[in-house]
Order: sequence, then structure tokens, then C-alpha cells
Amino acid sequence: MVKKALTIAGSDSGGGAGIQADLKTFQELDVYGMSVITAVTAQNTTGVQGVYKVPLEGIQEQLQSIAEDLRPDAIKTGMLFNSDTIDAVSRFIEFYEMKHVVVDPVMIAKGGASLLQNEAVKALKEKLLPLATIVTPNIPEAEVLTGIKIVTMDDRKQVAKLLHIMGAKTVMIKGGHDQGREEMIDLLYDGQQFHTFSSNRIPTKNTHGTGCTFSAAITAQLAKGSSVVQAVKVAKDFIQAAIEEDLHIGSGHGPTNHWAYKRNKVKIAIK
Ligand SMILES: Nc1ncnc2c1ncn2[C@@H]1O[C@H](COP(=O)(O)OP(=O)(O)O)[C@@H](O)[C@H]1O
Ligand SMILES: Cc1ncc(COP(=O)(O)OP(=O)(O)O)c(N)n1
Repeated sequence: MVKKALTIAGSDSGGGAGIQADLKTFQELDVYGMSVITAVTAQNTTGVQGVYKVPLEGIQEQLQSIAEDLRPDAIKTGMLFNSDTIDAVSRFIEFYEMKHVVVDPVMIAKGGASLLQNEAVKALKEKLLPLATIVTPNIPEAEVLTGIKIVTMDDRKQVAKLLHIMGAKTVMIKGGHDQGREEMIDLLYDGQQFHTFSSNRIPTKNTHGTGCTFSAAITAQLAKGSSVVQAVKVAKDFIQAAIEEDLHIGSGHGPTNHWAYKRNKVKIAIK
């Protein structure tokens, strides 16, 4: 039977991040994708031109429609924007006893636009984090969530441990913002040990939506029954291929190539 994944996130009109990146990723990983839209952004590769929140009632109704019929095997959260939405999403996860919850604590878009209000950070930490199977902050997001500045890998380990104490079952601190390295190292903490996932840094400005795509790939794999470590392995390969074979569209930070991972697998199978 086909597995189903739900993304609860914002729409990116440019198609590279948010709901659009998530659904493309689910599709490429053979999982049926569903969406609850929390906000509509007017956005392209040059930045975010506008943010329009969906009224709370509209978000709650979308959640209920899905829960009462389509029952996802895994869910991910992305741009949630304010504390009312975080509250509603947390109650939904608890009430319907949702399993495999990937929390991508989206805060700021690459161009600097705010996708989460400051007042919402507390709700994210107190309500959503304890429900997370895995939380996937980038370095600046991990710093905001813990109040700890990350410079070294030891800082990252300390922050990962703290996020685990704050309630997330596993913690993935992504390395995309660690400018000082040639290697791209993502660090996973499962409450007992650390796992590192390394790849070479691809020199490109076309990395719009990398975080969304990476966490969506984890979600798709969890929906299909993978362990967290196995899911992250596939997600790392998926994002590496998507960045490596970028599409060169738009004049700013272009999107990644969501076709690349599957096409590469098909090429290998044909050889
Ligand atoms: N230039 C790059 N080359 C290779 N991998 C990258 C590059 N930039 C980001 N990644 C990978 O993309 C994923 C998302 O990372 P990051 O950019 O830190 O997240 P976000 O988009 O949330 O800021 C991680 O797996 C990271 O290692
Ligand atoms: C609607 C929406 N959601 C999330 C993001 C942020 O996406 P991310 O994967 O972190 O990529 P960048 O924006 O940093 O390129 C977004 N931009 N829009």
C-alpha cells in the first residue's frame, strides 16, 4: 500500500522551498504527498516579496480534513509563522497521535525575510519540540532555540544535546551555514550517540529550499518505515544530487533539482 506524508508549511510561489519543495520531494521518493498551507508567500529566487497568513480557522479545517480521512504515515512542519498556528498543529499531532513527526524550525529565508514571528519561538520550543521524532535546525536556528552561539563542532554537539533534553527524540543540526569548511557536515544526535553525514561543499548560489527539501526527504523515508539514521542517509544523498545538478533558473538563489536523485538511480539501474 502506498505510504502518505503530510507537510504543514508555507507556500513558495517560486516553487523552490516550502510546500512546493516538500511535495516534489515526496513524489520523487514514491510517497503520496498532502499539504496544509499555513501562509502564502510571494517569493522568487531574489527573495520574499510578501507574506500572507492563512486564517487559523482555515489551517484547522485543513488539518481536520486530512486527519479524518487520509491519515498520514509521517508529517513534517515547516513555516508556521505564529504561535497560534504552532498551538493548533501541536494539538493536532497529540489528538490524532501522529507518528514520525519531522520539525523543520523554519525562521528566516535566505534573503532575510522573517518566516516565524519572534513571539512564536517560545511555543515552538515548549509545544512542538517535545513532539518531534527529529528536529532539523540549521546553525542560526539552533542558536535561537538554545541561546548558545555555535562556532565549533563541540558547540554543535552541546546544542544538539540541549535540544534533546528540551524534548526532541533526535536532533539534526545541518551544516550548510558553516562557512569555514570545504566539507558539509550534518550532525545527528539520537540521545545516545552522534552520527555525522558528510559531503563535499558544492560551490553554487543555487541553494534555495535546501533545508525544506532535506527535511521532506527524511519525512518520506520515515513514512516508508526507515529508521531515522537510514532516512537521513537517503535525504543527504537526495539533497547532494539536487544541489549538484542545479537547474540554473531565476536571477538570484535558484532552486535545487528535485529530479536529480531519482534520475541518477535510474541511470545506474540501466547501466
Ligand atoms: N553548498 C552546498 N553543498 C552541499 N550541500 C549543501 C550545500 N548547502 C547546503 N547543503 C546541505 O543542504 C542541507 C540543508 O542545509 P542548510 O543549508 O544548513 O539548511 P537551510 O536551508 O535550512 O539553511 C544540509 O544537508 C546541508 O549539508
Ligand atoms: C514558504 C517557505 N518556507 C520555507 C522557506 C525556507 O526554506 P529553506 O529550505 O530554509 O531555504 P532558504 O529560504 O533558506 O533558501 C522559504 N524560503 N519559504
